[in-house]
Amino acid sequence: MTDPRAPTSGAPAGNRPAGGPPPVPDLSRHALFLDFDGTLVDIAPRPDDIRIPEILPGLLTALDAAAGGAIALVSGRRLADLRGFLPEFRGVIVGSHGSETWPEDAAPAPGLRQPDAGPVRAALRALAATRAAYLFEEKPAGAVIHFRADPALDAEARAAAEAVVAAHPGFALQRAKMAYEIHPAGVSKDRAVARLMDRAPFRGRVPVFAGDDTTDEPALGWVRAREGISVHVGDRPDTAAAWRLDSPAALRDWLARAVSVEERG
Ligand SMILES: O=P(O)(O)OC[C@H]1O[C@H](O[C@H]2O[C@H](CO)[C@@H](O)[C@H](O)[C@H]2O)[C@H](O)[C@@H](O)[C@@H]1O
Repeated sequence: MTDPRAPTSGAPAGNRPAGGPPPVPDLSRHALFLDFDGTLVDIAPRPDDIRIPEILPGLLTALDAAAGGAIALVSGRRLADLRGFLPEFRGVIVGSHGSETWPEDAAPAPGLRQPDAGPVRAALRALAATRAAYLFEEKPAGAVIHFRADPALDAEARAAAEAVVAAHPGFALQRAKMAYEIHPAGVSKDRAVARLMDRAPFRGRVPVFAGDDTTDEPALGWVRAREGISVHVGDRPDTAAAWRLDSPAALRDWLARAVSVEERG
């Protein structure tokens, strides 16, 4: 029988995800970095509409225990929201694409500037007020304009967000699923993962990153370059990930297999 924890160095060549499932992580030697929306939970019409699958809190707790705490949620969401969705989770949480971390000292980013986001928020809030289909989301260090209710607003939202960033040095534009987000320049998930990998309990482990969105691509590329397990959740053809799973449900099943392999020893 094939070892379900096959070595990760056999990542498929090229820049396309493989058709097959990724190797199951060995929780005694891998470190897990997991995106949230579209990866652990299904995408919903609005940010507040998501549903936490019943299995998820217990699964994350089991992964945390088996991986010796080497597990982090790495999300664009506000830290406070993530803690509210998953109050039992005891691993590290990176929120707002790396602007916020819990515990606070888990991945310090010395020198990272967080300029006053007030004017940026005001500009995106004003844009949101122009159409009922827009949804404004405030972040501690920035803001998001959502247009999922009317995808035809993509070009308009993008042009407006680009103009806001051009007028406010120190900020960067991030495309997300049916949304544009403005956050401090220098913030990204790959940097957050790299900082965590320098510290216990992550240091010395092989990184695993799973994500679905453009915001996850730099971290997927970072992990792939280090011969970790990089998993795209969904059907993007242009991902940097080496492996692919179809859906958050498939990702949760894959993670559950890692726990059961660990339990069987
Ligand atoms: O990094 P993630 O955990 O994937 O978070 C990315 C953004 O997720 C949220 O927006 C996305 O999910 C919503 C709920 O499914 C959906 O309605 C929206 O269209 C998506 O863009 C969240 O609201 C953002 O703040 C996150 O940055």
